[in-house]
Amino acid sequence: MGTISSDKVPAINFTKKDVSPGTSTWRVVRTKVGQALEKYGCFEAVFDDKPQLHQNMLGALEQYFDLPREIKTEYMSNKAFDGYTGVNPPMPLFENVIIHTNGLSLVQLERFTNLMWPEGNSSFWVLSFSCGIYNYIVRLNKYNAPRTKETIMGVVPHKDKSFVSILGQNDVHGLEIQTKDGEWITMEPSASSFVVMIGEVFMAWSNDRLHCPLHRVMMTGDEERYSMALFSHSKGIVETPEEMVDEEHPLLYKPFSHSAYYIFAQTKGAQKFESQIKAFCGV
Ligand SMILES: O=C(O)CCC(=O)C(=O)O
Ligand SMILES: [Fe+2]
Repeated sequence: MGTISSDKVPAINFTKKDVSPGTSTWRVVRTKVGQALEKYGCFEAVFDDKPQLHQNMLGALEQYFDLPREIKTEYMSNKAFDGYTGVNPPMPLFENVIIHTNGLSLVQLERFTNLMWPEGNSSFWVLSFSCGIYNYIVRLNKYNAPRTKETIMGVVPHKDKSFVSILGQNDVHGLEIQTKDGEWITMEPSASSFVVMIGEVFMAWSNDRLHCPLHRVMMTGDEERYSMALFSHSKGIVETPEEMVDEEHPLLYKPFSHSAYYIFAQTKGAQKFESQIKAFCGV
């Protein structure tokens, strides 16, 4: 299963009010973010002033997963990575729903909320708005407690197909990221933090200057884990800027469409490649 490292992913504080662009605090934070993304491909964004946001988010997650199965299955899809997936054999603890919001409308999210709660659910709706859902795919995850002494794989190792992923979770840890040396670091974010992680598309945009970490969820103990992921997806063509290319860093990726890559990555043929993004648009 790989060695566990005692290394820690940086925790960067965004609580200060003056993190607006151009200020000295912003420059310090920007440097820390850049270094963390180059080395680990992720960091813990600390917001000491956002406990209520977290509380609302977790409340909405629990409300959703507590719905009867027959209600949750109303939002199923025949496409991969879309809708409610129920529990599947390779990941017996894991249950999740994926909601795609397309471009300028919140129609899908509204459809989802109305289907799950025909009488309305303002806390779910407000939560989604406060996350700025416009160009995002939202995934709500529940991991049942293994209730055994062993550690059980909650989610298999994978790299996100997003530009950036933002993850919020309850206080049951389990997310692990792989370092460039192949060791696993357990993320232990505080109750009001979010984990910000690079997806393969941002890595390609940066000409591999930013690391895209392989990550997984490992579950132990008697408590359920809830998490919510917000994946940003670029609507247009992704093209590495000239500034990222020089003699030491020759161009690695051709311009590509993020949505076409997302579709490619779900095909059976794509699964056989070690790096799907390189197979899709590598130079
Ligand atoms: O539950 C987590 O923290 C990880 C979820 C995840 O990796 C994903 O939804 O892509
Ligand atoms: Fe992920």
